Formats: sequence, structure tokens, C-alpha cells
Amino acid sequence: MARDYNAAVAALNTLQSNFSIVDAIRKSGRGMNQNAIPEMIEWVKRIGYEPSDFDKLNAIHIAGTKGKGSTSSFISSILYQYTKSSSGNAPRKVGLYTSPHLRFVRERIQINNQPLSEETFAKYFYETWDRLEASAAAANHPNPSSPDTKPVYFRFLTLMAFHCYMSEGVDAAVIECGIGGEYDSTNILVKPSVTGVTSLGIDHTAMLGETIDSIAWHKAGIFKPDVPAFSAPQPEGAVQVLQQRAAERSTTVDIVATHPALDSIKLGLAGDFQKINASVAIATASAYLQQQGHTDMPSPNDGSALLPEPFRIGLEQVRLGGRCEIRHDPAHNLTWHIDGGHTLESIEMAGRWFASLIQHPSTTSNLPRILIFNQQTRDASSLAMRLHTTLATALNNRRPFTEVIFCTNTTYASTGFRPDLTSVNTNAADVEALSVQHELAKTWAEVDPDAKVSVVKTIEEAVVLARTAGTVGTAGTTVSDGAHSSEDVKVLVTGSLHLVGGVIEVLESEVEEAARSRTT
Ligand SMILES: Nc1ncnc2c1ncn2[C@@H]1O[C@H](COP(=O)(O)OP(=O)(O)OP(=O)(O)O)[C@@H](O)[C@H]1O
Repeated sequence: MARDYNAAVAALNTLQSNFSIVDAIRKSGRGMNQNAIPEMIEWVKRIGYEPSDFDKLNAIHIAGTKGKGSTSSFISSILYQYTKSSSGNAPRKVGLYTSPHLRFVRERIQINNQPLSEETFAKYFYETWDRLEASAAAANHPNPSSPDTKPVYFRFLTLMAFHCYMSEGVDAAVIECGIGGEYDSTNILVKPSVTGVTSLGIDHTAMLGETIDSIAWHKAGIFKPDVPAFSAPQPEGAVQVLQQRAAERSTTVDIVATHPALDSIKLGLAGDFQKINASVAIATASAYLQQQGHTDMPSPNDGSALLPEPFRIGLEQVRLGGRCEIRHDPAHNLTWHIDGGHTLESIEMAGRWFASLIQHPSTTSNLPRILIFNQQTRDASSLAMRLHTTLATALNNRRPFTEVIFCTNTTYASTGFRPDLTSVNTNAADVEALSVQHELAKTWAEVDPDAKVSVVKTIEEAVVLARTAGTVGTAGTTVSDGAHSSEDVKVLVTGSLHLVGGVIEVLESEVEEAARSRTT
């Protein structure tokens, strides 16, 4: 069988824990596996490394509830600007390891802001895979190719990313934690160059505990002796926990305020909250560069200093899909507003961002405003209600959406079966019965009986429905009527990064298909 990218993704998918296992862990209240780090170290050894080998990567290790992906992307984008410098102490290759992915699993492992190519992904995938089987064979395992000779999905990808970065000579690796910090697979790092904690909130409570303090305890587990640590502003109790944990680990944590230079920088990621993510990125990137001998750095914790030009460019040029992203769809008179918020705090941020775009008096026309929403595994109704309240408040009790579409995260992309988008972490029976979606529809109808609420199964159907609603308009007038021609219909897609990934997949596939048919 060919050992290409598609085969690698199919093999990787066999390592996903199925829904019943994930659900049992969630319900057991057992919390995180406290043996996770010794177990992960064992896997590291099986692929031929000692954890301290990864000191070479000069990792910038990022934990947090919200903003890890954005902050990590800002850091990578800033440091990438320095790879262009001729200075001897500039990084040459910047790694970025994030999760989850939107369209392609290879988005998770980047070098110099580019996802690994399909060929490079397959190469490091099979090297990691083969080393694990060889180590099982050496230990006289009766069947070295059986599943128990490999770790689960996220652990495998972490091993593979570290192996790839070591082999490619990455000298600044931005590593985002998966869940928590103390027991996260990435926390095998012995001596990162700097650590950062982004905004904390309530999420993954079955594993991290119910309170901000216990969540802070887990996230602070990435602090290391004598390694500088930075944090976004946090609620009082959480700051104390972070400081105490830092002291136990023989370091200190600096709480970073919004950097004043950001008043005059247009960040590449929209949304007010990105300023705090960018500020944590500025502090951590400065600390990394100072350690490498850059003397012209702003002091990482001195918010009054001006920013060097590569910082400004990096902050402006950063790209990350599905975070307050706007896509115009002129063929359908639509604008897509796409944000993967999926906790109470982040759905509120997404709501405020969308409200800020529709609050203007010129947008108070009777054009449809459409929501596409799903959240398959968390408390979907509370998230939807928080979104409703945030928008209704911001709009002085005007109806947030004329049309609301609840769908699953499933896409049957016109391009065919897409193994990158397969997730077995959801309850297949729920998806089949659309039970979450019907419950959401009921809840929404209670708070807004006049909104048109629909339930559909796939993301493609939701996209088609939104476009139809957009074209017809609420009052039966077409949007392209002269009276409305300068406006478009606004669609918000939110509730889940999987949903957002699927919508982006559908929209991008159309663009790619159109480009293909132009060239043939
Ligand atoms: N500082 C922040 N405060 C509140 N919400 C935020 C913040 N940063 C990002 N978000 C929200 O969280 C969503 C995910 O952003 P991002 O990927 O940066 O965070 P993350 O911590 O990596 O999230 P996840 O662990 O869920 O992937 C965004 O779409 C946005 O809605």
C-alpha cells in the first residue's frame, strides 16, 4: 500500500479514542491521567529521544483556556520575521505546533508559518510509526504492528512534531498545549526557553476541575525552573495560584498588560480580545529573542517600549483561519463571519465581535441575519443562549438573527471523503438522530419565537440554506433589489472549531473547484 499522505491520515485516524472511551473519562470525574508524563516519556524513548534532547528546540510553551492558538500564531509570525535577518543569533526555522486543525491535519505542524507539505507529513509520520513498531519488535512484542504499540492520536502527533522539528533543525518551536498543562503530552519539555499562559476560563472541567483556581493549577504545570513565564491578566484567585506555582517551580510569572503599541497596529486577527493575546505574544517572543542574544529587544515586561519593526510586521501579517474571520461571497450577496468560539467566554467574544459589525445604523435594514451553529459535545444550549443574550443586549433587544440553522459538524464535501475531517469523538447516534440540534431549535424558539429555525444534517445543507435565505430575504424581496444593493446578508458561523473547519472546507473547495475549471 502506498505510504502517502492519505494513507498516513487514515492510519493516524485509527489512533483516535472512540466516543465511548472519551465519554466514559468525562463522566467518571477521574480527571487527567496522572501518569501521562511518564507514559509519554516512555513513547519519546521508543522513537529514539530523551526529553532533554528537545531543549535544542528552544521551545516557547503555551497553555491557557482561550487564545492559545492565536497567541502561538502571533509568536510564530513575529519570530518568522527574524529568520529573514542576517544576524547570527536570529532563529533560522520556527516551528509551530497547534491543535485542532480546520481543514488538514498537516496544519497542526508548521515550519516558518507553512503547514508541512503532504510529502513531508507522510515522511515524518511513517518514520515515527516505524520507530514505534521497531521498538515493539525489539521488546519481543508478539505483533509489533498492532494498535497497542502506538500512542493515541494527540500523543502520536506530538511525538511526530518533535521528531520533525529535531530533524529539520528548528531552533524556535512554539508549542501549544492540548488540554491543561501539568499532564499534557507536550509537557515532556524539560527546558523550554519561555512559557506563557493565555486567558483562563471554565472548560474541560471533567479533566481540569470546576474552578478557575484548579484550572490555573493545571495550566501553570508548564512552568519550569529558571524559565521566564508570562500570563494574560487573570481573575485574582487565578493570579495567586499562578504565582504560587511559579515559586514552587523556582521561577516568577509576569502578568502582561495590553501593550500600548497595539493602539497603532492593525492586528492580522480581528476581535478586541486579540490585543491581549498579542501582548502575551510580544512578551514571550521578546524573552526568547533576548535569550538568543538580541540586545535591541523591548524588555518583555515593559509595556511602554516601542516595538521593533519585525514585531509590527509579524503582528499585522499573522494568519489563522476561523478566528473572527470574514469572507465575502459576492455571488450570493453574503458575508460569512466565522469564529470557532466554544466556551461561554469565547462565544460571548464572538457575539460582541459580530454585534460590533452590525450595530451601525446603516445595517439596521430588514435584510436577513443568519446564524449557523453547532456544538456537539459541550453544553450546546447554554452556549447558544449566551450568544443570544450577548447579541440581544448589544443590539438593544433587537432580534439578533432572522434565521437560525442548527446542523452537525459533518461534511460530505463535494470533493469526496475527507479523512482529515473525520472525528470519532462524537456520539454517532446523537448525530444520526440530530438530537442536539432539535434540542437547540426548541430552546431558541422559546427565546425568539419569530426567528425562523431550521435543523439540517450536514454543513453543505446549512451553507445552501443560508444562501437561499440570503437571496430570498425575509420580506420576500430579493437582496439584489436596488434598495439593498450596497448591503449584503450577514451570516455568523460559530459554536465549534469543527463546524468552522467544515464550513471553511466547503467554501474553499468551491474556490479550488472554480480555479480548476478555469485552467481546464
Ligand atoms: N483572549 C481571549 N479571550 C476570550 N476568547 C478568546 C480569546 N482568544 C481567543 N478567543 C476565542 O477562542 C476561539 C479559539 O481561539 P484560539 O484558537 O486562539 O484559542 P485556543 O485556546 O487555542 O482554543 P482551543 O483550545 O479551543 O482550540 C476564538 O475563535 C475566539 O472565539
